[in-house]
Amino acid sequence: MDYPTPHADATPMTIITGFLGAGKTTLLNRILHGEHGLKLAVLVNDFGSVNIDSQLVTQVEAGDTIELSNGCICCTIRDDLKQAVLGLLAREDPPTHLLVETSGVSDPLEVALTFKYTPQVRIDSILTVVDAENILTVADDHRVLALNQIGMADLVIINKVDVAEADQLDRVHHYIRNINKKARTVEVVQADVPLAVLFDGGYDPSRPETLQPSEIHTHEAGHHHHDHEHSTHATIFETWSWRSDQPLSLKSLQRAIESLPTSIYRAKGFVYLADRPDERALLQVVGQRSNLTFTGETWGATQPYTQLVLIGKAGAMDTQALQSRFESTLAGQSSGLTRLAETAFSWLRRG
Ligand SMILES: Nc1nc2c(ncn2[C@@H]2O[C@H](COP(=O)(O)OP(=O)(O)OP(=O)(O)O)[C@@H](O)[C@H]2O)c(=O)[nH]1
Repeated sequence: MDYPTPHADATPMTIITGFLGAGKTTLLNRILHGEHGLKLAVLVNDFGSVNIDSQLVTQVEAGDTIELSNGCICCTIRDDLKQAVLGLLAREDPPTHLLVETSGVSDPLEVALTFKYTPQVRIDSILTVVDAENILTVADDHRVLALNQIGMADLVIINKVDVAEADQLDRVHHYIRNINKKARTVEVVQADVPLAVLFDGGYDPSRPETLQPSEIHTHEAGHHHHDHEHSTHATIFETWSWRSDQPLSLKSLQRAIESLPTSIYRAKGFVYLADRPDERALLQVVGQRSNLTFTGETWGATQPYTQLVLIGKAGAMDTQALQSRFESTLAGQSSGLTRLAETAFSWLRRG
């Protein structure tokens, strides 16, 4: 099939992909802080109804970060992505480079193919962030997704090498090589990749023709959207979110997170803690690791709140049990808590 050739002045797009919690937002923020000399616009997709990632992305300029929520840009809200990009390019002062952070369950091939008939856009490269500590488990559980994310990469960023043993790293390299022999690889901590390595293109527009589209379903717990285009699916994810305006107790929250079932792959969000009520805390749960950090940001005029998003295996999310679990973390009236001195807490899940 013939496709329109991108215009000579087509705007380059970098697609950042990788499984849940691999370090995509960390990479995005690194790029945004770097000396890139580009007028960037950023499109951030979280497939739950609450977009935590877009709140964690450093604003480039007001209006230059667009959130795409409540679906996955590789399937259910594919058209939203295209419309958002066309809207950005139609601006009087359009961006010179587009950065797309896909959700952790997206298939990057589908995202790239969305722009096949959009000659104003040229895919510059697909960057796949791999969590060196967890990728082999992900690959066992979500084989097709891992294959598609790594198989489409121009550059595989092997992140979190600080928490991976040397033999684990060898196995990760071997795994990646078996899927994608052409991609460059780089080992990093905190997604610290030199910008020159990130922005030198590499995407081969004819490559998608040789690959099979993935068959991935995603849906929000309670709203089963089975409207994916290619429906012999391999993997199903669900999301669930919880919000409260009441302060939580750190100890109870820690207990609730430590014992989360292993079918919950990812949790993240903002936390209002009774132990330090004036500052916003950020909770990140990836694999077995959980971190809660105070970034020094006060609530200001905002009514403090906790907003958590969980992503897990479809059908294995007992939303009522989760609701009770998180309600049990509310600090209550007479918790007698003292103000915390530390600003960062880490713990391991037991599952
Ligand atoms: N130990 C360690 N942790 C890291 C590294 N890079 C990122 N993290 C942590 O991993 C967690 C997830 O990072 P994110 O950048 O939010 O990952 P993501 O891929 O955007 O996550 P999703 O959008 O949910 O798919 C955060 O707690 C990060 O601080 C690293 O190199 N080493």
